[in-house]
Amino acid sequence: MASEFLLELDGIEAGYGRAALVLRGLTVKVPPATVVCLVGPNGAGKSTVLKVASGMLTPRAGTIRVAGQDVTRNNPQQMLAAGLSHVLQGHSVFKEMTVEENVRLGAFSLKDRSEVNDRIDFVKSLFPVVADRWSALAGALSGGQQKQVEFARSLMVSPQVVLLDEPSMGLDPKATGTVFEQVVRMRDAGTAVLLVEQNARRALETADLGCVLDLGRVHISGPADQLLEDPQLAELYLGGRPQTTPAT
Ligand SMILES: Nc1ncnc2c1ncn2[C@@H]1O[C@H](COP(=O)(O)OP(=O)(O)OP(=O)(O)O)[C@@H](O)[C@H]1O
Repeated sequence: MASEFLLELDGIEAGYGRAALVLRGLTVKVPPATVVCLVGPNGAGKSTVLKVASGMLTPRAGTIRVAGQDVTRNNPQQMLAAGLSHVLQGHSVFKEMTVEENVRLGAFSLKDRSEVNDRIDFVKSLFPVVADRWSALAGALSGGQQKQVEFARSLMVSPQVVLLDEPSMGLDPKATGTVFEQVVRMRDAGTAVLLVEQNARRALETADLGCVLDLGRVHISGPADQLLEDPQLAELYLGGRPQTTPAT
C-alpha cells in the first residue's frame, strides 16, 4: 500500500521487562526528505522510540510501517534491510580502525562491489572530513568528526530513514553546530531523519517537524519553527522563553 510517510509508528506501546510501559500509545510519522525531532524531558522515552524503530525492542502493541509495509515484528537486521539505520547514542566508531574500515563496516550486508564504491563516493561527497581523513585512525579524529564517520557508516546501506540518538552528546557548541549542519545535508541529499536530542532548542532549529514527548505519548507536534515560538513549550521544555536570535 502506498503511503505518504516513509516511517510510521502508530499507537506504539513498549517497555522493558516487567517494568511499567515507557511508550503508551505513541504515534510518530516521518515524511520523505524531512528531519523530525523528538524532544521531551529526561526519561520521556525518546531513545526507546528509536530502539523500537530499529527492532532492538519489540513493541507490545501498535504498528511500524516503512513506506507502507508492515515491519512491526522485524528484528534489527530485518529493520536495517527495510531501510532503518540507527546511529546509537554516544560514540560507536572503532578507534583502532581507519575511517575507511569504519565506513566499510556499514556496507557489510551489500554484496555488489560497485554499489559499495558508489556509496563510498556518495558519503565522501556528503562529509568532506570523511574523504580528507579516509586513511587516518578514527581515534585520531575529534568527537564531531567521529560522529560524521558514524553518519557516513549509517548511510552505506542507502537507508530510507536514519535514526539519530543524541548526535550532539559530549560535543562542544562548535562541533554541535557542524554535526547539525551535516544532519541537514543528509536530508537535502534525500534521506529522512528521525532525531532524538537533549539539546531541544538546537534540534528544533534544525528540524522540519517536532514532536514533544511526555508520559510515553506525543504531547504536541507540528512544524519545528512553530514549536519554537510557543511560549508554554519554551517554558516547559526548552529552558526558557522563545529567543529572537538563534542560539550559538
Ligand atoms: N535497557 C533498559 N532497561 C530497563 N529500563 C530502561 C532501559 N532503557 C531505558 N529504560 C527506562 O525507560 C525509560 C525511558 O528511557 P529513554 O532512554 O527512552 O528516555 P529518554 O527520553 O531518551 O531519556 P534521556 O533523555 O534521559 O536519554 C526510563 O525510565 C529508563 O530508565
